[in-house]
Amino acid sequence: MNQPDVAQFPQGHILTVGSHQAKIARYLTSGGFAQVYIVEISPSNEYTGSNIACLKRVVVPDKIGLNVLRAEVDAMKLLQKNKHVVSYIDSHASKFSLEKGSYEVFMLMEYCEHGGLIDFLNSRLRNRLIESEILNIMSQTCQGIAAMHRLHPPLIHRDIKIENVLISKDNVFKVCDFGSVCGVIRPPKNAQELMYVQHDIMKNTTAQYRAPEMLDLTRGFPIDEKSDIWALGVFLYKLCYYTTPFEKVGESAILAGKYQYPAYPQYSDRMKNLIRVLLTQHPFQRPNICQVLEEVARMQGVPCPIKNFYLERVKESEFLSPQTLNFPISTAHLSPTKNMVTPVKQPQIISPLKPQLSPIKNHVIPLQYNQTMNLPQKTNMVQYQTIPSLPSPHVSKSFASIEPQLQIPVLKQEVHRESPLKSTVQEDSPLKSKSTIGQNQYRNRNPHFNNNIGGVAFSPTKRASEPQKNDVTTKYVNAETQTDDEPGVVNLSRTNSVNSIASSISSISARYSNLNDSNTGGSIVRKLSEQLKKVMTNESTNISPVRTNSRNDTGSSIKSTIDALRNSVSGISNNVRSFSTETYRNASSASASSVYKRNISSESFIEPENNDKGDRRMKYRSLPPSRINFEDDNAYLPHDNDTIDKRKSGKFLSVPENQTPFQSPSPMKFAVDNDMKNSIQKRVMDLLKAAQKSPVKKTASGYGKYTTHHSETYQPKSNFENRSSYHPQSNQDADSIISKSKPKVPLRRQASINVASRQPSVVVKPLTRSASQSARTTAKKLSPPPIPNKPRSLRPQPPKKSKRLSMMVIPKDSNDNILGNSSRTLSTGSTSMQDVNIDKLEEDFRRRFPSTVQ
Ligand SMILES: Nc1ncnc2c1ncn2[C@@H]1O[C@H](COP(=O)(O)OP(=O)(O)OP(=O)(O)O)[C@@H](O)[C@H]1O
Repeated sequence: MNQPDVAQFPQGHILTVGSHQAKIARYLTSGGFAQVYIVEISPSNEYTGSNIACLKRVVVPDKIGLNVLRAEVDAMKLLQKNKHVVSYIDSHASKFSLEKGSYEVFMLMEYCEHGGLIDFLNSRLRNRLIESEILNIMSQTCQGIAAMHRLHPPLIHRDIKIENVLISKDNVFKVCDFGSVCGVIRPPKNAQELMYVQHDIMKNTTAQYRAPEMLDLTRGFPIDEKSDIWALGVFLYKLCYYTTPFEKVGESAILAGKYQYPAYPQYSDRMKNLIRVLLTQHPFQRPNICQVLEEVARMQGVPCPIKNFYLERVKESEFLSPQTLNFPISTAHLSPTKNMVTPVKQPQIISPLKPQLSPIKNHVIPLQYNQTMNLPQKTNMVQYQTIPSLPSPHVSKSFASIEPQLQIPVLKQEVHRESPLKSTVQEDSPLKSKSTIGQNQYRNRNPHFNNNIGGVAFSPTKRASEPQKNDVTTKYVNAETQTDDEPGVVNLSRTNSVNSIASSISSISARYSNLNDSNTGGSIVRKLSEQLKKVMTNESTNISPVRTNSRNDTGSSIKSTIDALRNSVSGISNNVRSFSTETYRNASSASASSVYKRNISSESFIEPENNDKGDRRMKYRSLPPSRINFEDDNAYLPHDNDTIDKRKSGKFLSVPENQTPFQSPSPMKFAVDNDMKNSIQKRVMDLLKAAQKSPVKKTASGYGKYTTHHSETYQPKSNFENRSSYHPQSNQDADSIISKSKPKVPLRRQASINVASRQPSVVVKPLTRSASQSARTTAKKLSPPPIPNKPRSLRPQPPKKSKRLSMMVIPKDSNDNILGNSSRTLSTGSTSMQDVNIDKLEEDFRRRFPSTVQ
């Protein structure tokens, strides 16, 4: 045993484990960390009714180790009632008398009389499993995993392998060993997080079963349910071929998705295809556990043993909260089952605490935005929730008495590991017991959450030996229940981080505020999160690599927040990472619905059937945060019920006539409005406003004359009231002033005429080449007949070369006035509003309107 050398209990020894008396019947075996005994218990196991149980005895050197085991116990408790999980009976921990500072932990669980799956496989070396046997094992194992994934938040097993499935007396296959369980781990955001997560993965997972996103953390994918799905692919492969697909080449083969099917034994294409789909490189393209079970059931020709809980959640969410379904959706895969989310309640904003100063409670796992890691962003990013670390109300009763506070987990693997099963494997056996598979089992837990759902359906259309990299192009959708998830395209950038954090905080609280610890994974994950948070924030050494917002840090927080908002408004970003519509949408609302939207939409941005993901991402990446291309078919879906119905029926909806697709969040408006106060822009706007108040009578003769038509409707109470020098060219003057401030792309004439002619009001947005193009087109469509050019003498002077404010005016169908429209944003692609040469503009303005400028 990889522990302090502890003598075995003699037969007949009686001990108390929680509320049970356990009498040692016999010593069974030793795992990497535990002595395992068969015991008689009293009272009997309330689930199985049996008085025979398995006792696991582990000695841990310190409280850290104790906490690790506590998490394992808590995970087992949560899964206690599932038939395909080894059921937990009781536990107990006490100080270990033989070694100071160490603890002795006892775990009572259901005894699996028929031993391990690996033993079963080894008993069938010559007579390999047939397909129906494999499907049966696969189905039962998946049911055990489904019990974890269905928790809310889900638990990730992280160490699914042949060795961790046991067989009960009545031949039920059961998942065991919850020592590696964690919540969803979001992609690391800086080097320190990366190192930590990497280390944690090495400790808690088995090399041959590691998913690509575990090996290459810079891919930007979370470690979540889909990582378990990958492991199930390896598991299934091994059930078939008694070896793992990447056994020979190792990591590089995993990362390249390269493997082959042995010629013997022969399995159906459908079986191979199932393996192939599970081993899809892109985690979002992998099926979820419900889909795997559905496919296995179909292959077995039996009804699916579980309900598709992902699907149920979607239905529930749609029923409860149709208004929140404002998410982008791909036209190609419209189906009510497509995007699945967990229903959430209205979020409560959790105040993040400063790690060094605050005890660990009510705060989030570090979400660092001011210290961006220089990691290559190879893939699109998803926005992940951070981790709520709340006090756990469900500490194991026996454990609770010892040490309620979780600590940094100990690395159990520091000791050599010996497989008790090694001897059971025949020499020529291709099977290896756990110690020979290269696993690196430490004990640690990572608490992150995510709600990745959906996946793929199955079709034996592609040989699994083909490289898997392009699997994104082959996606199989089951008409009945298959979901079809896609990676989100939310990239976090520095400038967006404030919003991201806000929405993350909201999403955490939203997601977990309604959790009942007794029936969710919340308790265990919270504990795990505390551990991870402690490690990641380096609390023990008071060198926090992570900056979290804190009440104690309001000054700088507010400043940086405002800076970030400003930057967002102006489109400035030092970070090349993209910012998608989705992030923006979320950032704008910071509400439960935003969380909901994000959860759904993050699944729907990328179309699995085609390869244009990169292009689409690039498109989003090229957009500054304050401007989103709503012409994109997928970028907008209205809220109303009608919309939902249409979505269900497969129709894509464009932006409805009276709805602004998306507007800048109010904080941005606030920042801009403040900046605008007393600025020359404000005055220019006033000019325009006044001009607009004077309805222009457009006659055929009036067009293009720029002569006297304003005078007919001149309003003395306008800003121009006392202006003796006022003349009907005011609009032009205003144009010219504006155009001086945006010399590179002057305000489109058509647009300005629309303003003057009271076309539907407009919003002002930063202009880029493509945007200007589209604005031009739109303006052309909406504008009255073309206007002849102004006489040269009346045209504004060509602007001097300098980078100044550039604007475009696009029609907006609400009744907002261009001047009164509070949602208007003025920004540039390269500089903020403060950069406009106000003095120069003012001087120019004075020169033109001496009577109006004091
Ligand atoms: N409930 C059980 N019923 C029957 N046998 C069991 C049971 N639990 C464990 N065993 C046996 O004991 C062995 C070691 O158990 P387990 O894997 O839980 O210990 P461990 O030290 O945590 O191992 P690991 O190295 O996988 O972490 C298992 O491989 C299995 O053969």
